[in-house]
Amino acid sequence: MRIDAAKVIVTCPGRNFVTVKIMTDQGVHGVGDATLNGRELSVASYLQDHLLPCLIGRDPRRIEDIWQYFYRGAYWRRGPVTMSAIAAIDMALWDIKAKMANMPLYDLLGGKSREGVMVYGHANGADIEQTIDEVGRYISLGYRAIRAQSGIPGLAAAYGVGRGKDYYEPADAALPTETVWDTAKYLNFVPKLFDKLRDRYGFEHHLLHDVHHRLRPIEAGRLGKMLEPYGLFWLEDATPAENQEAFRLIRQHTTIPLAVGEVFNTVWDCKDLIQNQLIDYIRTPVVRAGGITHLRRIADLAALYQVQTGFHGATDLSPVTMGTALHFDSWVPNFGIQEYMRHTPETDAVFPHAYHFADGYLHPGDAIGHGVDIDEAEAAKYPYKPAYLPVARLEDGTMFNW
Ligand SMILES: O=C(O)C(=O)C[C@H](O)[C@H](O)CO
Ligand SMILES: [Mg+2]
Repeated sequence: MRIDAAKVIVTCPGRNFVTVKIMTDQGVHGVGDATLNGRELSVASYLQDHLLPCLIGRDPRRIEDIWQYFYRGAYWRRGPVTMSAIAAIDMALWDIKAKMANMPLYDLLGGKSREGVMVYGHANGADIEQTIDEVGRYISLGYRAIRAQSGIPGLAAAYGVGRGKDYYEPADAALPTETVWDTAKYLNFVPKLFDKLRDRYGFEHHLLHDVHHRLRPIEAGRLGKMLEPYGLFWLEDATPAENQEAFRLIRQHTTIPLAVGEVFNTVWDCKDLIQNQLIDYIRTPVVRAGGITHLRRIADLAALYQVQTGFHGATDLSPVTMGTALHFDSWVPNFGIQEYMRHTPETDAVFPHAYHFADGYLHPGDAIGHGVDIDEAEAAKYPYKPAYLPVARLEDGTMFNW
């Protein structure tokens, strides 16, 4: 069996997606996601110019060898561009292998460990009242877990608060939008939000919150302590994680569960966090961490330390990543939760998929492979459009973390 063609498809049905399609001499094809929000064309080029020419003629069944060939063979290791590109090829190869085995991917991975994948949705509003209403709307839609983000008094824009209700998309401008951040305003405000949410809805539903890398470790410790009475499922990206030791300081001050890792690329980014039990959930998604082949290693390491998975699933993770993640989530023993932001109908039409939402859970469906394809004619209707994530500055103009 050999790979006889492979291509990169860039499409923008409302937002940009980079997809790899690998064709084999047996007529079976596989699809992988390589989208890196705001830096899409760099991964498209890495694939098109450097990886795909080396892929043609190889045996698609040798997934491990192909992974090692691209990881070790580049000499230059890790990083979001490299690992997203490798991930796309890896996802497509697992898709092919599962199709050849005539199995849904979860069966090939070891079979289902659960009946459904609990997901959390995003409720957000311009102020506390709107956010409370939105959480209520998600509850009425059947969600068991909801992330709550709100506009902050005194700040013009806050992370996680979009314009539309269902399709939040931060990469919204051809050049980065500038936003302003103030930590004191945020810290004074967030506990009030969760106090009111618990007051209104009680403790039956899981509530989550994303700090989006905005606090220093001691500030994160303080926020965690202030939020403890509200029993959050997790506090996400409480501080930037380049220095894994930073989480030790947070842990010393609070028992709030900590989630991190949506920007990680390999097991090396979370090795110390996991081995020192400084986190509770690892969020690195299949597209960032070199595909299933490498994500399995991260999940297995995490399992040894009772760290659970909670993969990133914002709209910049394409339906191909979502479908693949759901098969992984269905199998992985140390599953925690899966983030789920719905894609637009245009995106769903470009990526026909077998997964569906019911009663607070996503289900991968029983299609063979990972169950997601790309409709190339639909994709061709939507050419690439430059779009960047915003940047953040402090009130005095200093560059900060968005
Ligand atoms: O979904 C989340 O938790 C995010 O933090 C979303 C990110 O801002 C987004 O995916 C960046 O592209
Ligand atoms: Mg996040």
